[in-house]
Amino acid sequence: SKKFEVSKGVSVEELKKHTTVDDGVWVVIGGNVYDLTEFMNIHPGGKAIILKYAGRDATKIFTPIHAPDIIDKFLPHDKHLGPLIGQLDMEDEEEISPEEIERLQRVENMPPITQIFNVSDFEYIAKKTLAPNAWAYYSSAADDEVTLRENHYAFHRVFFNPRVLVDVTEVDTSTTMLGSKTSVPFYCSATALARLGHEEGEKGIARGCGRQGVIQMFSTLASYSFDDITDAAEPGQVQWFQLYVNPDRSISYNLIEKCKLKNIKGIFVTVDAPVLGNREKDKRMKYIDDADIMEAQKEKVDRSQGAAKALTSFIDTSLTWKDIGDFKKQTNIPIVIKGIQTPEDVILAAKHGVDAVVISNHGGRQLEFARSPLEVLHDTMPILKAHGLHDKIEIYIDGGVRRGTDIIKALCLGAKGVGLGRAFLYANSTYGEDGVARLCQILRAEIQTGMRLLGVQKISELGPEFIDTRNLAARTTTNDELYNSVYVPLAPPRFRND
Ligand SMILES: Cc1cc2c(cc1C)[n+](S(=O)(=O)[O-])c1c(=O)[nH]c(=O)nc-1n2C[C@H](O)[C@H](O)[C@H](O)COP(=O)(O)O
Repeated sequence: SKKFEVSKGVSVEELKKHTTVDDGVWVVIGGNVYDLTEFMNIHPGGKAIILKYAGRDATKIFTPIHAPDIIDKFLPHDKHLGPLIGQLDMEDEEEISPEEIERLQRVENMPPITQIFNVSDFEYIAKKTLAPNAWAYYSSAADDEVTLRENHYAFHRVFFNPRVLVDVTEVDTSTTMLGSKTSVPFYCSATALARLGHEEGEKGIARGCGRQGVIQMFSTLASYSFDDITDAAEPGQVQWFQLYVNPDRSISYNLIEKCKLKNIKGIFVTVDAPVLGNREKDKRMKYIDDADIMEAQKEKVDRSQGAAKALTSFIDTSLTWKDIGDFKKQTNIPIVIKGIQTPEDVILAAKHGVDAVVISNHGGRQLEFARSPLEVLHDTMPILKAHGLHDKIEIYIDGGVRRGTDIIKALCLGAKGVGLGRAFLYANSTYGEDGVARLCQILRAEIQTGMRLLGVQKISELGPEFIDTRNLAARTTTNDELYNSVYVPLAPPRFRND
């Protein structure tokens, strides 16, 4: 086969000739020149950002967002044009805007971590210090974000029936999840692009979770490679892998083989995102400069298809229950379906011999007006019992969890464990692995206090008798000022002279 010879390199003046679709779009990343003319049509981040850096060095914007091996994995080798010969002059460096200077000053003056008492504190600081594109990507959810808020408010419609005169000197928050012992009944759920918020990304989350004995699930779309993230874990630390099934099944089967090699203790197949949800805060951020740049390139900004179409280059929209059986044949690692949203599909999962499900709506980022996982869990358990399947399958939920008492409520309703997504991103983005460790400490302490005041010594004692769910489906809810104070409503379109 033709051996691809890396060229001697590309001169600066040759590079400068390739800044449009017609002449070819060449970009410098990490000192090497790449021809992205074709790739930019399927780039999940849209075309404009690539065009913006045509003929320039994109290393600074590229590095926080992409796993180091992503170019080798996804860009055909004939588009690797070799090293840049010579220096690009400084004028190419983006001047820093006044907003960016203000943001960096806030980063400088962040409160000490000892001032962080709850998840909303992390969220508040993240909102003030994250780069706008990172905040938009992490905080956004689908359409009007009703499901995002509902996920959280559902917990506020469930109250406790505490028992007293129980000896609660000792409380034990440990449990097992997918057969792995864990010191707490919660885990870090898979989220993409953690490096957008902190240079150490998913590696920092792995280290922070490791320090606290908390299980980390990491995403197919993580910003570091599979090996980087598993190597960042301590020996014996439990990690789970979240699989987006690729239209090219061999890619997914190879990832399952990697899970075996790296002693992964759970494979979570995400099924609620066959296409991308409509995340307008994120889109508005991505497309702010799209319009300007694409106009300059006289190209229509294809808002509707760009990211969704590109994302399906990673995700198979044709996935069905039959495929789940195929994955189960390939490995003994527990297979979990993440993104189940009705009791009927929980029953189907149990009948397909799946080890566990996560009742989840992707943190409200996918189908708007999907019900809160807490409500679906409440409806599911009696049906599962009626089918005699409740001890055949473990049920997890995630979405909107901000307190240890939220976790206790889910356990009372029969959940085996509870996942958090944004909380870990905000903790990692603000204080790195120390933030992640602090988050785990805070939630653990809140669970211990909750159990003591509920009159419970062990996780296994929690049951529906400890909670009042009469108001759960009412969907009128208490107002959570702390949550509201951090919540950022959808921004209207910006006038050019705003
Ligand atoms: C916040 C967030 C969530 C993502 C996430 C990225 C972000 C920024 N991403 S996403 O790029 O596809 O949207 C993933 C992902 O890679 N895979 C996945 O299974 N879930 C993904 N989720 C969903 C996550 O695993 C939980 O289901 C969700 O975050 C739980 O809600 P809370 O954020 O309220 O805890």
